[in-house]
Amino acid sequence: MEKTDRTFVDAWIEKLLDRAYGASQRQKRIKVLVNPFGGTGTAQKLYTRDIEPIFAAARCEIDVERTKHSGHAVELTAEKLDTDLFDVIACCSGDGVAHEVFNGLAKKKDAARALTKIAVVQLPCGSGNAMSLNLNGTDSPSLAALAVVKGLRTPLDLISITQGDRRTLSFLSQAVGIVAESDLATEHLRWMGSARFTYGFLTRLIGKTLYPADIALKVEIDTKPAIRQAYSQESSKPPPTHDSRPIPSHTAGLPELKYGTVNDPLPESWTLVPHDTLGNFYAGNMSYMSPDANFFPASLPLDGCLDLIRIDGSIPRMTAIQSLLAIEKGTFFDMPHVDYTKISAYRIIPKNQAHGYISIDGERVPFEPFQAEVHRGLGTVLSRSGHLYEAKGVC
Ligand SMILES: Nc1ncnc2c1ncn2[C@@H]1O[C@H](COP(=O)(O)OP(=O)(O)OP(=O)(O)O)[C@@H](O)[C@H]1O
Repeated sequence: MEKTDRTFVDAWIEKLLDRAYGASQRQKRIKVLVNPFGGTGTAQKLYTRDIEPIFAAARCEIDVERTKHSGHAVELTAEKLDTDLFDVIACCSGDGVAHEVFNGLAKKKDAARALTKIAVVQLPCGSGNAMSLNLNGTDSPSLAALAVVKGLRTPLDLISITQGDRRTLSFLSQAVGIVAESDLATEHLRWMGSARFTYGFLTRLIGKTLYPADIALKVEIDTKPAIRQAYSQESSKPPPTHDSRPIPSHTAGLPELKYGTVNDPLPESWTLVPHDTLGNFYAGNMSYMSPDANFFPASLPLDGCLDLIRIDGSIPRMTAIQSLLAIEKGTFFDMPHVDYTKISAYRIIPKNQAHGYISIDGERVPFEPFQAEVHRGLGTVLSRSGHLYEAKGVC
């Protein structure tokens, strides 16, 4: 080939790649964690058949490891992972392994640096794939792989949860009451597939189950019109062209807790309010919790807030059932009995119940009081838009 032809071809290829990738990093270095027991146990097959060829075609550098037991992804990322060698950790799993990876990175001495440098992504191979639905816009493994190849670095708020003497990070949701119970107490009905959650939810709605608790909130936006406005403002911005956060130093660990832990006296400006007839307490950091459930349509990756839904458990059964249907129809946010606020911290103390269910990112934790505090942009993910979730918002 003549030199001038070569120059022409190179320029054409560069232009094509530029159009394909835009601001996204090319040839990402990806540590892949496969949970062979995620979902129906097909993660390895899905990875080999649907994901790996796409990474290979995009000339990504790939290093694959299987998780061997529960908690293994925490160990792998906390102890062994060199954060200078990778750009992305991709979890071929459900949301559980992603939760472990955030918590593994959080255990590192340079946690703040690790959580900023490394983008955590999900390749949907589990039974709960909310992270991929929100950031890749799909629960198809191959489409998610393509979204990761072309994904933009996106800062993500993470939440410290203190319970007992433990501090963990949550990236997705916290539920006390009906949502937690409908998911965690129906494990024996796994044969029903995704209908088990609906079944669990309906039986408790019909039984008018109550989950009394005392709750203190640090409210940031407390009316639906103001929440709608905040969402509109962010969604009308042009997508960011790059991640402008500085990389924290090698000595920067997790941020201090502004409001202390659940064992400290309640911050002075907070008030514990009894919720004696509470039906649902659900705090979300992403929009979709499952393919048909856009529970938190106003949530944003980087607003320093959790979206909190509270619903009184003593409302008429018909209204409660209508709210379940409204989630799918996208009319849930505007229902008058759905209390929707944006908060940056809270404490919840369940009461008058010997046993119960609390879910953090879909995993069961002890039925004890806990406190939560949002850290703005502490974590990093990849997304298609760079600043929004893939959900119909509340504009
Ligand atoms: N090799 C393994 N053996 C047993 N458990 C594992 C293994 N690897 C990972 N795990 C655990 O499996 C749990 C669930 O994983 P994941 O979220 O990937 O799948 P899932 O199918 O969506 O989950 P769930 O079973 O909660 O619905 C994680 O908490 C993780 O600790």
